[in-house]
Amino acid sequence: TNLAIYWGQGPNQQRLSHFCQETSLDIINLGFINIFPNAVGDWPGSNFGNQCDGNVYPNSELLRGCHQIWEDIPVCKEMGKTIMLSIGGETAWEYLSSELQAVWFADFLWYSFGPQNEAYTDAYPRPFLTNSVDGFDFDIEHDGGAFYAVMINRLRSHFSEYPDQTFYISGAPQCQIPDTQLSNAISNSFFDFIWVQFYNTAGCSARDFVEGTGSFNFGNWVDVIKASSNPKAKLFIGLPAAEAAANAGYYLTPTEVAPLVETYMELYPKHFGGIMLWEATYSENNLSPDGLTYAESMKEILYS
Ligand SMILES: CNC(=O)NC(=N)Nc1ccccc1
Repeated sequence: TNLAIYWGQGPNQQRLSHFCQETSLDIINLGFINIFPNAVGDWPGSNFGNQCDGNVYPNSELLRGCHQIWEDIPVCKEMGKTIMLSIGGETAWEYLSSELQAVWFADFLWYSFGPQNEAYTDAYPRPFLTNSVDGFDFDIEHDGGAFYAVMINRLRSHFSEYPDQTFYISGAPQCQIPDTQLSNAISNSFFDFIWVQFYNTAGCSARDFVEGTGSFNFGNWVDVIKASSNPKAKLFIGLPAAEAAANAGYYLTPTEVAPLVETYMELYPKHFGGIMLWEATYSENNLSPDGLTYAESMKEILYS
């Protein structure tokens, strides 16, 4: 099973390669492409917190000086990490208002952040230079809906142009079913990983499991996946990596997480994909009594 973690929005965060040294991390979601194109031909915007040098491409909010990221992606790949580019995020200015816009956005992301293709280098920027991400994550927290399936299917058609390489699509729905933002996409396009945010939403959270309310709904999410375009998608338990990483009351200590993970890993061995954490810097600063980061504590639980 895998441990996925978000990086890019942490307070005073360290650069990506710092986290790629941590052997407990398998998948790293770079957050975020947080501004969506207003129309076909318009460029999206990005934000990676304290990283990059503040410069953007002309007439856009797309960062162009992310030297730490373009220097560090090769280090992370060398360490065997899967690097996903995350679209959306909590503060994103996001909406897709047409199929054409969804196709344009997918093409822009592919030619700008996917495998370098000489035929497109003058039409599209390369914010991470020649580095290619391993896939795209959808952290759509509002204004979701029909066109995400179009966008993801377009990305998948680009993936198929590189049959000898593997690219992934993932999503981070809230735990309430159906998730307003992503349920349409999950039904109508192929996801490899779904990491449900089992926090910040009462009535279905990991906290509900600990309290014994019976409303923690991992099992129902397995049913959603079985009815989706990819019935074999891997389902991850999304958790806050520290008290301050989520709204009050949703953080679980490693001692509280262990029985939850053991229960659902055994109940759903085919669908249980692992744990997702929000987010890397909070995990880093949240050490257990024996000095493990929260992510390391989670990895120990996954392999216990
Ligand atoms: C996968 N995306 C998130 O986990 N976003 C997230 N945690 N946003 C947030 C919401 C409320 C308080 C802090 C962070």
